[in-house]
Amino acid sequence: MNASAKLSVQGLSKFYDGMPVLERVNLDVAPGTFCTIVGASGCGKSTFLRMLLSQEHPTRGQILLDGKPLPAEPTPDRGIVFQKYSVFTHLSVAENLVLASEFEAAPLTGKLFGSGKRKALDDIGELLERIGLSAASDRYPAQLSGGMQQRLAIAQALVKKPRILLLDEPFGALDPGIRLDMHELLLSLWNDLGMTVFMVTHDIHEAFKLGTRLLVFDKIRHDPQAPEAYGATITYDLPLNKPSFGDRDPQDIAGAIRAAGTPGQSSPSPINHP
Ligand SMILES: Nc1ncnc2c1ncn2[C@@H]1O[C@H](COP(=O)(O)OP(=O)(O)OP(=O)(O)O)[C@@H](O)[C@H]1O
Repeated sequence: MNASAKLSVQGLSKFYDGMPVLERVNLDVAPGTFCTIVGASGCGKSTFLRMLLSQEHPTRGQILLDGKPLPAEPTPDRGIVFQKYSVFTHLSVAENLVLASEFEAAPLTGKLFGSGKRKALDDIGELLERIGLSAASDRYPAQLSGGMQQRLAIAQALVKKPRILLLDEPFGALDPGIRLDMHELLLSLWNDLGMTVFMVTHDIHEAFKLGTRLLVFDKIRHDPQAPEAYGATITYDLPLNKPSFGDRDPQDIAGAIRAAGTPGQSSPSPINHP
């Protein structure tokens, strides 16, 4: 099992062109937590994930990984999966998965040969088996179904055994039946590998089903005359494995979140803001 990571977000704000997208985000996440993230379109959920990956950087505040500032660049201990299949179309399934090892071993050419290549292919055998793509290892992405392509994308994110897995609406483009299979796969990978997961979704049922902690992003302050004046923050932070939530219908809780309008006024337990 990988050692998963403790993450601490402190006073984080992100501005684009002087306009706030996220404001004063504070969060402590214990190792191995599965955080699901929901919120209105455009409220900064993907931006938040990109900052956890170090693809973007906070305008203010900081992110600590195991007590140390997050590295300034993406590192192999953080893997990401996007909604659109982010696999290389000119490479086979197996080649997509050995690519990371190739660039690590041969940064200039990105190619391994002979015994080095054979070892890299051996190394990905178990992962291919795990995601159910062993029989398709020589196929190219265009020859795979959408679900298979997304399984490949997940495997690609896992190949370097990350301690943090970032998922940006990973199942948004898949049919409902395929989504259920993907839920099972993701939960079993999370159980086995013990990663800390952050997953953005627009599907509240998915958020409740998969997460051990639900984070709702929204704006606390609204100015109808200047809708861009304020950024979003975490307005609800719900533990999902508490018995008090376990017997409640996700739809009820989702309704309560929507009905709250101004977060902090009604159940379920809003977080306290300074
Ligand atoms: N690189 C960028 N430059 C300027 N503005 C950006 C950039 N990236 C994102 N934004 C803006 O930041 C805001 C938040 O975008 P983001 O994609 O994080 O939202 P989101 O909550 O993930 O949205 P959705 O649910 O629709 O995917 C949007 O207004 C977007 O236009």
